[in-house]
Amino acid sequence: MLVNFSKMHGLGNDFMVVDNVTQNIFLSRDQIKRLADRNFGVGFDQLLMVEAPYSPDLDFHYRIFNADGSEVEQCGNGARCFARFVRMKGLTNKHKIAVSTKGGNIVLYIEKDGQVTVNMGQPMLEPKEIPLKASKRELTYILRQQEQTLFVGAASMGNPHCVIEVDDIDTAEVHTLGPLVEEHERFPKKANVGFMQVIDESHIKLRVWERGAGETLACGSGACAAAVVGQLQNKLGNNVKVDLPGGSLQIRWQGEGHAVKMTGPAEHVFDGQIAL
Ligand SMILES: N[C@H](CCC[C@H](N)C(=O)O)C(=O)O
Repeated sequence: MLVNFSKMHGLGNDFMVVDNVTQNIFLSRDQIKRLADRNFGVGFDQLLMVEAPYSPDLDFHYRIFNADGSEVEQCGNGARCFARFVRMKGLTNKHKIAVSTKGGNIVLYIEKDGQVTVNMGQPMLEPKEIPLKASKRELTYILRQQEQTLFVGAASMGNPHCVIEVDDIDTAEVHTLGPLVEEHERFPKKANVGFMQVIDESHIKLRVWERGAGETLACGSGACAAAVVGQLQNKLGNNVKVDLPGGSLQIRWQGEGHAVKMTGPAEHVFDGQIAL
């Protein structure tokens, strides 16, 4: 089976993007893991599959697979690359693109400057929606982690996020605490773990240990979740610059009942073909 793909990234969070509208590709979990391998495969954080829409009011369906082969509900950086990809490949000539994902519907806007704005939908904050084992919704949840007690925020952007505020992200325990919280029993579907340093009410620094991929250079849904948690905790306003190791995103949220908007770049690196 020959697979035509594009290699793309959003602030260094990198993707193999496959047009499954004009191709008919099925990849097993093991094949995805092998393709994700940076030595033996293409190498990526996530595989993005572009599919035909499930209903006439949508333009496409968008499937996301982590490097470990798990299929997930949402990918923010991937959504921006998705928009650039479908235009680049001539699958649409629209500038406003409606897309369904496993985690809900999103709308992609290609801006005049080439950046992409994504309406990520409303954050989900009830424990059962995240999902998070808790008796009721809290601004801060207490997680027992071996000998540590963690005070964390939690939200879903379709995919689950745990947000931990730190004084300095450069010294944050991303690679020790990240995998432990990712697998914490309070998160039945695991979690993406964001380490957030608040600079001021319109500026944070963020590192994310991603579910199924490890630390990435950027996490779009993680930036959205951090901005939401920080605003709910009265530490952030409704328009936040999020500095990630790979670059910056602008996140806007008018509060509960409103969708989260994310704006940032999407880059095409190369096209390829691989025989499986
Ligand atoms: N690791 C995430 C999926 C990719 C999210 C991230 N790359 C983004 O830009 O939102 C999860 O398991 O929910």
